[in-house]
This record gives sequence, structure tokens and C-alpha cells, in this order.
Amino acid sequence: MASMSVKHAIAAAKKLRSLQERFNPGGSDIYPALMGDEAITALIPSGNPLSVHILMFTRALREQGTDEQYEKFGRRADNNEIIGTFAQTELGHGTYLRGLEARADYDRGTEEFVLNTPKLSSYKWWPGGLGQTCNYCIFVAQLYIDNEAKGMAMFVVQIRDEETHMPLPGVHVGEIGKKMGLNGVNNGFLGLKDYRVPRLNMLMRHQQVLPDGRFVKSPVSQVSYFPMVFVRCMVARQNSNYLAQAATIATRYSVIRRQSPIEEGQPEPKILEHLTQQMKVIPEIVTAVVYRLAAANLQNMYNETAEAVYRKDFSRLPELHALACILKVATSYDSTYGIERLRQACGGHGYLTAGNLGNIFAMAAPACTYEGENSVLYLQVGKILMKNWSQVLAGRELMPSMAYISECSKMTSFPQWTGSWECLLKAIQYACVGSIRLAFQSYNARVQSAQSQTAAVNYSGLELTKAAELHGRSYVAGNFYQQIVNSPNKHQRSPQFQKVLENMLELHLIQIFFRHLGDILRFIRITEDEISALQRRLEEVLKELRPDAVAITDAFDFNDKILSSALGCYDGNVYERLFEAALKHPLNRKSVPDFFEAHLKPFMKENADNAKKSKL
Ligand SMILES: CCCCCCCC/C=C\CCC/C=C/C(=O)SCCNC(=O)CCNC(=O)[C@H](O)C(C)(C)COP(=O)(O)OP(=O)(O)OC[C@H]1O[C@@H](n2cnc3c(N)ncnc32)[C@H](O)[C@@H]1OP(=O)(O)O
Ligand SMILES: Cc1cc2nc3c(=O)[nH]c(=O)nc-3n(C[C@H](O)[C@H](O)[C@H](O)COP(=O)(O)OP(=O)(O)OC[C@H]3O[C@@H](n4cnc5c(N)ncnc54)[C@H](O)[C@@H]3O)c2cc1C
Repeated sequence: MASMSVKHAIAAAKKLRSLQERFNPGGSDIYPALMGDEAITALIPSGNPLSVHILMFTRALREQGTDEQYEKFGRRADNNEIIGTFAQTELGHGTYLRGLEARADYDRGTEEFVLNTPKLSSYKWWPGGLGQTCNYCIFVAQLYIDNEAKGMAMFVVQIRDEETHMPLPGVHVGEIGKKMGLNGVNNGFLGLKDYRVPRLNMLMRHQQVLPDGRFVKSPVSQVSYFPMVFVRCMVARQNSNYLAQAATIATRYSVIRRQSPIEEGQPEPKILEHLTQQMKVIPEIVTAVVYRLAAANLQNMYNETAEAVYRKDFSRLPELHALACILKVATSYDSTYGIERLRQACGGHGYLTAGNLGNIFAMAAPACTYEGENSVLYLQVGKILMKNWSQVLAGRELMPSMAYISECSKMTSFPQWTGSWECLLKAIQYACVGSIRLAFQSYNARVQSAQSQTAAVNYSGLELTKAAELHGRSYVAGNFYQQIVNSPNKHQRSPQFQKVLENMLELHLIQIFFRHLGDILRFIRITEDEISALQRRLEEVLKELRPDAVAITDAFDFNDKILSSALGCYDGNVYERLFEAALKHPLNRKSVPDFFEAHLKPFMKENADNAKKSKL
């Protein structure tokens, strides 16, 4: 499987290169590479073994290396002359970066670093492509000078001979084993023993080790985390794509499949006529659109921040970090759970490999773990919210994406309930700020009672997580509201199109309201009549969006090859394709399977003989 994936990935990368040269000659624009990875990834159901090379190895060389280091390594990586990965996670550590055990000791006598993974738990474990594909990696290690720890640093390490692909001396490298998906990616392990690299193999754009061993600290140590921020932004885009693919499949299947009359004596309707089926499928279509728009915003913020960081302006890093964390978490959680809901909406056929929903789930699900495990990133955002709440209490301005927190903090009570979009959005934001205030009170009480900040974060973890989740909802819903209601290009939309978008906004806001009704009722008084009115509006907007469901998912414009699903093909010939796929199964090559003579027949005969004996 791995070699097939590599073959497909290389073919797709070559195609991408020709497209890039045609449409973006000599450009270093990141989009073609992303589109390429997106296309390659989508075309290789078992995952793209070059993803981490494209998204992390080449970018780390460009963003963390000096111009000279880019000329030496980065240009060759961008041109796919060398293939690398990003080797940070270890068998024993993934989240707690300051606990990473791999070490780099500077030898000023030879102006080299001596790299070691001192214990089994220090082995790098998980990096994509590391097992068999890559001949280089970015090796993340704790830097030591005169045995004094200086923090994390990145090193360009060649792990295999460029001609023979043999592992180099001091390198122990291989595949970590079968996974629940992405089995074409050959995630690998790497052990290094007294492996020497020249001083100039340490990426030194932001921090340096001089020939005499003097250490020049980075002005902002967190800039070394930048490669992870980029992938978190990519996950937001990629996982909204996975959800859109699954929503397209389930929608198309739901207008082909007929089952269970709604009126006695009437013909069986398309299953999408059932209100409960609409509630399973249509909100996922809208969620895919909502996150695709949020991910695009995040991408723009990443590009602006990356340019600023290149100019040594680190001012926007904290906001990008906070948004990248919360959108990576929200998109990966909601897409993973949404894809499973969509699979279940397709009944038994949803469980067939030919439907491809299982594989889309297996591609989407690990994003809840990689690039920062979601519950850990929720806590990270919770900590950032605590810091920003202190700013609010001090009367200081907050970063733009958190400005609503300041506004809501000034409200002594929630205004008269109207049920309008603005009211629903403000309710979610108000509940978020209420949760932040409660979390802060718990966290602050713990710190005041002499708990360390780390311990206070841990023991306030449930409230911090809730506040972070509601912050994500507030940001995403606010962004969608602005795009639909206040977009500068709103006048260019036809009235019909604007109406569809407004129905999608109505559905998203009401769906989020009901999902967090408990959190909202904690801070806002809403009567049963007001809630029932929203229930009626939910049923009504599902009915209104039903006729547009197919058109919206067609607009995602996934080629049948990308969907790779007998349930979701554009022509709707589901049963023919299911049956065609079934007949291709190896077990159908013979009428009588080999196991009949070898196992089944003797088994049945033995039982029959025993039955006869017991009667005698
Ligand atoms: C569309 C095209 C296709 C795209 C396809 C995309 C998907 C597929 C692609 C690739 C396949 C998967 C590849 C996977 C790769 C990996 O998984 S790489 C390894 C990822 N590992 C992690 O993410 C580790 C998670 N842990 C952390 O990030 C950190 O330990 C932490 C949890 C954030 C804690 O940070 P730290 O240990 O430093 O301690 P803190 O006290 O929390 O933070 C100290 C201050 O630093 C600030 N901070 C932390 N992180 C960042 C950051 N990234 N950027 C900026 N600032 C950061 C933090 O806010 C604190 O600031 P303060 O001092 O002001 O409070
Ligand atoms: C498909 C896939 C691809 C990957 N690709 C790469 C790659 O290319 N390069 C790379 O370097 N890594 C890669 N990784 C590794 C990934 O980054 C780590 O798995 C991730 O960072 C989580 O670390 P861990 O697995 O060690 O879990 P741990 O850090 O051990 O966490 C385990 C669990 O403990 C809990 N936990 C941990 N810390 C805390 C905390 N502070 N507070 C509360 N709970 C906590 C959480 O529930 C967490 O799920 C990949 C992983 C996968 C699944």
C-alpha cells in the first residue's frame, strides 16, 4: 500500500509541478502546493506520504532557516530533489514539548552537534513518511551547550543515502505499524546514536549557536512552534473538506434511496423527505460551508502573520496561535463527529467500503490528535482566555478576534429576547463570556490559594475547556454572520442565492443555540414559548433548505474520483455501482470458496456424525 501511495503521490506531484509552472511560473505562492497536497491527498485514499514533506519540512526550512540554509537545503526540498519530514513527537512525548528527550550537544571543537535519542522513549515516533519515504528530516531536539539546556531547536538531518536510500550510520529508522487509516503514509520511528551534523545544520533564522558556542536566544521562543501553527490552519481547511465530501455523498444517496412511506398508502419517499434525515444531513452541509469560510479567514491571517514574522514583527503571533488552536479543534471535532452522523444516515450501505465514508472518517479523525491533541489545545485556548480576561478587568483592549468578550463584559444583563440572528449570536457570545468569567473565578481562586498556575489550569480544566469551546462557537458563528449579512460583495449576489445563504445562517445559529442551550440558559432567561418558537423555525428552515441540498453539495464540485463512493456518484446509479463493487470482491471469483473443502465441509460432517452417534 505504501509503495502504491508513493507512486501515486509522485505522479500527482509531477502534475502539480507542471500546473504550478503553467499558472504560477517560478512563484513561491503557497496555494498551488496546498492545492496539490489537497488534490494528492484526496486522490490517495490511504493518505499522502508526501504531506508532511510539502506542509512541514519545506516550510520549516523556509521559515526557520536562514537564507543561506534555504539555498543549501530548502531549494532542493521545494524541488522535491530531497524528501523530508518533521520529526518532533517521540515514543514517550508528543504534547509536552519541554519534555522531549532527543538531545543535541554542541561540540565547539569540531563545530558540530552530536544528536542522540538517549532512551527508547526518546525515539522519534509518528512523523509522516519517516518509515520508508524520506531521506531527510527536521529533527527537533533539546539543545545543550556545555551540558546546559537551552530549549528546543531544529536540525536538518539526512537519514538515508540519496543514491541507495540506505539508512546512514547511527540511524535506526522504520515504519511504526498499521493504523486505523492513512496506511499509505508510512509514519515512522527514528533513533540516532552519536549522529554528528555541522553547526550550520541547526535552523538559525530566529536563534543561533555561534562557532565558539555562544547561544543567541530567539526574541520570541514560540516562533519555533510556527510550523505547527501552519498545519493547524491547514487542518481547518482540510477537515472542512472531508466533511463536505461526506455531506455530498450522504446528500446524493439520500435523494436516491427511497424508504418508508410518510403517508399510509403513499409511495416510499426519498429518505431526505424524512425530517429526521434532513436534521442529520443538512446541518452537516452547512457546517462544512461555515468551516470552509472560517478556514479561509484563518489562512489569510496566517499569510499576513508569516510575512510579519519574516520581518521579525511577532506582534500577531499570539492571536494567530489562539485562532489556529480553536479552529483546528472545532473543525476536526465537528468534521469527525459529522462524518460519522452522515455515515449512519446512509444505513447499511454507509458501512460498505464502496461507500468510502469509513475511509473519509479515518482520514479526518486523526486530526483530533495530530498537530496538538484537541483537549490540550482547548486548555491552551482556555489559558489564553484567562489572560485576556485579566486584560478586560484592567480595561485594556483585546485582540480583534476576542473584541466581543470586551463588549459582552460591559453588559449587566442580556437585552430583551427577540430571537433574531443578532440575538442568537449575542446569546452564544454572552454565554461564552459568562463561562470565561466563571472559569476565571475558579482559576484565580486557586492561584490565590497558592496553587501554581499549571496546577490551577489543571484543576480548572473543565471550565477552561467549556469557555474555549464556546469561544470557538462564537468566532465561527460571528464570522459566518458577517460573511452572510455584512459582506461587501453581498450586492453582487442574486436574491435567490442570498436567500439560500440566509437560510444556512438561520440553520447554523439555531443549531448551535440548541446544542448549547444549557450553557445559554445558565446566563440568559428564555421562556418555553421563545424556545418552542425556535424549534418551529428549525423545522421550517430544514424544509426550506431541502430543495437546495443537492445544488449546494454539487457546488462543492467534487469529482467522482475524489469522492470515490458508489453512494455519492454524480449520476446517482447507486445500486449498479454497489453491485459492480461487490462482484469485484476476490471471494466472488469462484462459486465455491477454497475454505469449503478445507474447513467448512469437514466441520459440518463432523457435527452430522456426532449427531448420528448421539442418537444411537
Ligand atoms: C489544504 C491542503 C491539505 C492540508 C492537509 C493538512 C492535514 C494533514 C497534514 C499533515 C499530517 C499530520 C502531520 C502532523 C504533524 C504533527 O503532529 S507535528 C507535532 C505536533 N505536536 C504538537 O502540536 C505539540 C502540542 N503541544 C504544544 O503545542 C505546546 O506544548 C502547548 C500545548 C501549546 C504548550 O506550549 P508550551 O509547552 O510552550 O507551554 P505554555 O506555557 O502553554 O506556552 C508558553 C507560551 O507560549 C505560547 N505559545 C504556545 N504555543 C504557541 C504557538 N504555537 N505559537 C505562538 N505562541 C505559542 C503560549 O500562549 C504561552 O504564551 P504566554 O507566555 O504569553 O502565556
Ligand atoms: C496520523 C498521525 C500523524 C502524525 N504525524 C506526525 C508528524 O508528522 N510529526 C510529528 O512530530 N508528530 C506527528 N504525529 C504525532 C502527534 O503530533 C501526537 O500524537 C500528538 O501531538 C499527541 O501526542 P501523544 O500522541 O504523545 O499523546 P500524549 O501527549 O501522550 O497525550 C495523550 C493524552 O493525554 C492527555 N493529555 C496530554 N497532555 C495533557 C494535558 N496537558 N492536559 C490534559 N490532558 C493531557 C490527552 O487526553 C491526550 O490525548 C502524528 C500523529 C498521528 C495520529
